[in-house]
Amino acid sequence: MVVLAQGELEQIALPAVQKAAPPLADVPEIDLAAAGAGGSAAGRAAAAKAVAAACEEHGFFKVTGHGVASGLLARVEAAAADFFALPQREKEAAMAMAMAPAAAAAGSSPFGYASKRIGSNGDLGWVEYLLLGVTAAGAPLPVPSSASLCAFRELLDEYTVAVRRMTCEVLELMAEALGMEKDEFTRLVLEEDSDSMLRVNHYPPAPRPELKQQLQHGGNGRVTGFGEHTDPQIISVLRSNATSGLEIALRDGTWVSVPPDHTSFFVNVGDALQVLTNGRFRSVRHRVMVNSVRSRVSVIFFGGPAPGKTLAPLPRMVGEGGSSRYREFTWREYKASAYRTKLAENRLCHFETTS
Ligand SMILES: O=C(O)CCC(=O)C(=O)O
Ligand SMILES: [Fe+2]
Repeated sequence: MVVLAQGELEQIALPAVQKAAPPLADVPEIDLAAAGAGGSAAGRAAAAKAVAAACEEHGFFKVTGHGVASGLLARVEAAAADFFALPQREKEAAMAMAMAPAAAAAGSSPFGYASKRIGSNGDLGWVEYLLLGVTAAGAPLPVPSSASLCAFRELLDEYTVAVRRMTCEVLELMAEALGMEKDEFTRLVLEEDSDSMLRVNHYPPAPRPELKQQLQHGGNGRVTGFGEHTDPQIISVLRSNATSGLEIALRDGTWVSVPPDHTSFFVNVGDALQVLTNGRFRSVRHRVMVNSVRSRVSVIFFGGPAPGKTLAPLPRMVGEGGSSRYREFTWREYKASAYRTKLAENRLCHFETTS
């Protein structure tokens, strides 16, 4: 259960001026089946073009025809709900499931179970979550202690392998659309020490007495589950249950809500991909607002490069005589910088070239 202490509600309530976001009417949709081996060359070219257009306009799109079994999605959703229904103490014990022992002892790992606190810079949300590191083979690390957690981890392993495969298909389409080698992006995510992760989020229904209290104090009854941010990695691939909540910011800063679709995946372009494409693909600003009636469960695979990987706009994206919008940096450097800032900050501005 997420329980708020005094004063915390003010921090996660949206200012009254922020009205409910209208739904995004035309979420770009990519049918991976039509783009895959079974489809035609024309179908693939059209899908690649549509992916590039969506990445340029929104940095966001929906994937259908993804090939991940619906039974697996349903099992993960049910197991996540079971996990979050456990007593608080047992969920906290799941730390052992997610953290390397040395990091756990030092209290320095971002991995594990957390409630309300997102990162270590004071960001709060009406959410509890499990954040797991993922190996190149696809498995969340390391081995948990109890039998039921072990089964949950094994299921998440299976899910990660399937979603990672699909993520690579999407990354190949992106590379093709930009006229690059097919594996330009996938090789970053598939490297032995790729810094990929899996996050399982649970947003319980917004607490009615608190909402009422907030409305009495001039609020608009809207509570933040996960505050606005861009994802730092290359790509994020999200699947949620049928509860709404996800919102994205359009180019002009307007917030729109994304109608939920539990049969599909949603893809976010991350900061690292914005850099690699020299800003052509847009890292999408997004957030989750809490539904007051139904709980939302989402699972997100984040595909990231290896810590020592040097990132900079790819030469093809800069072009002859063109200028690079970002300086060169390592993924380790970027993460260290991003983790020092609040969620909502523009983390990429520290890496922009000044010219
Ligand atoms: O839970 C969601 O639907 C999205 C959460 C999110 O943006 C994140 O975990 O980075
Ligand atoms: Fe995110």
